[in-house]
Amino acid sequence: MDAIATGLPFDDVRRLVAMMPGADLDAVAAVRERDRELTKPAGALGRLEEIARWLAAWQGNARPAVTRPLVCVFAANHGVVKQGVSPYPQSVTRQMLENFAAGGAAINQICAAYDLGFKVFDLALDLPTGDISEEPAMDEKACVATMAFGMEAIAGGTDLLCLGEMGIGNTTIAAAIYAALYGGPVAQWVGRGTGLDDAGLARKVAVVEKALATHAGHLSDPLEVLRRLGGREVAAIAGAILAARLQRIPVILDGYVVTAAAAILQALDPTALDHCLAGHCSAEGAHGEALRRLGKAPLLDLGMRLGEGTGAALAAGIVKAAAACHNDMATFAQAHVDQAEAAPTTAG
Ligand SMILES: O=C(O)c1ccc[n+]([C@@H]2O[C@H](COP(=O)([O-])O)[C@@H](O)[C@H]2O)c1
Ligand SMILES: Cc1cc2nc[nH]c2cc1C
Repeated sequence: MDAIATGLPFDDVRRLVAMMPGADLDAVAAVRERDRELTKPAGALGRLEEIARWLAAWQGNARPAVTRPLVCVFAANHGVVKQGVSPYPQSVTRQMLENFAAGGAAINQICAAYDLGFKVFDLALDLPTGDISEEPAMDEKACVATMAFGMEAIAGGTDLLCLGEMGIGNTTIAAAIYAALYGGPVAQWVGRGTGLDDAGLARKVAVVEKALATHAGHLSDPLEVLRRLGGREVAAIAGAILAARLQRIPVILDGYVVTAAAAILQALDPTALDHCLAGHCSAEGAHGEALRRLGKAPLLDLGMRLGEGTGAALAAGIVKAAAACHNDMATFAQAHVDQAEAAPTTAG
C-alpha cells in the first residue's frame, strides 16, 4: 500500500485519517421517513431503529443491507509474555489458530449460528514483538506495514465488519495503551485477562508501570503509543477500522483488546469511530470505562471475556435483525393496518 512506500509512514496514516468521510445524512433522513411507515408504534423497535439509521449513515445507503457480514480475527504474539503476565503459554496463540481452522472455537459456532463470514489473519506469530516493558513493540515502518495489512480485511468485500483478535499476553498490551492514553493509576486499567491469580495480577500491574516508565516522554502521540506499547493485532485492527471508514463499511468492535486499537484512532481524531458500534462490554474490568471514554454504549453485556470477536459476532446477529426489520417489514398501507389517530410521539 502507498503508506509503506513513503519515507514518513505515520504522516501517511494521518493523511488517511484526514480523508475519512462523514455520515450520509440524506440516507439517515430516508430511514427515518420509512420507519414512520412500518407496522409498529413509533419508536417501538428502540435501539434497532437507531442501528438501522447507523447502517444507513455509514453505508451511505437509504436502504441499508447486511448481506455479507464478516468477522476478521487478527492474531499476534507479544514479547512481554516472558514477564509472566498470562497464565497461558505463548504456544496457545498458534494452537487456537489451528482450532479456528478446524472449526472448534467459540467464534466458529457463533459465525455458523448467525451466518457470518470468517477470516483469520496470522501476523508473524513466530516473531513476537519487542517486550514493551524494555523496548518498543515495533519500529514505525513495521507498525504502518501492519496497519496496511489490516486494511486487507475488507479486500474481499463486506457490508458489516466485525473485528476480533487472538494473542496470548495482549490484555497487558491493551492495559498499557489505555493507561498511556487516559492516565490514572495503572491498576485501574489492568485486569486478570485469561485468569491471573492475585500474584500474577500484581506482577502485570508492575510490568505495565515499567512499560510506561520505559517509554515516558514519547507517549503524547497516539501512533507512538501504538508502535511502542501495542502489538501487531492491535495495529492491524486500527488499520482495518480506518480502511472500513474510507470504504463506508460499518464496524462492530469486540472486547477489551479490540477497543484499545479503536482508542488509538479516536485519540487521533475524535470522530474516527463514528462508524463503529460497541458489540459488547467485556468482563475484563476496565472495558466498561474504556467504552465510556469512547462514548460508546455496548449492545450486549453477557459477562463474556473471550475475545476472538465473539462479542462483536453476537452483536452482528442483532444488527442483521435490525436491517431485516427496516427493509422487510410491511408498511401500514401494505398491510392495511390502521395508523394512530393522534400524531404519535417518536422517540429517537
Ligand atoms: O476481548 C476481551 O475482552 C478479552 C478479555 C480477556 C482475554 N481475552 C483474550 O485472551 C487472550 C489474552 O489474555 P492474556 O491473559 O493472555 O493477556 C487473547 O487471546 C484475548 O483474545 C480477551
Ligand atoms: C484457550 C484460549 C482461547 C482463547 N480465545 C481467545 N483467547 C484465548 C485464550 C485461551 C487461553
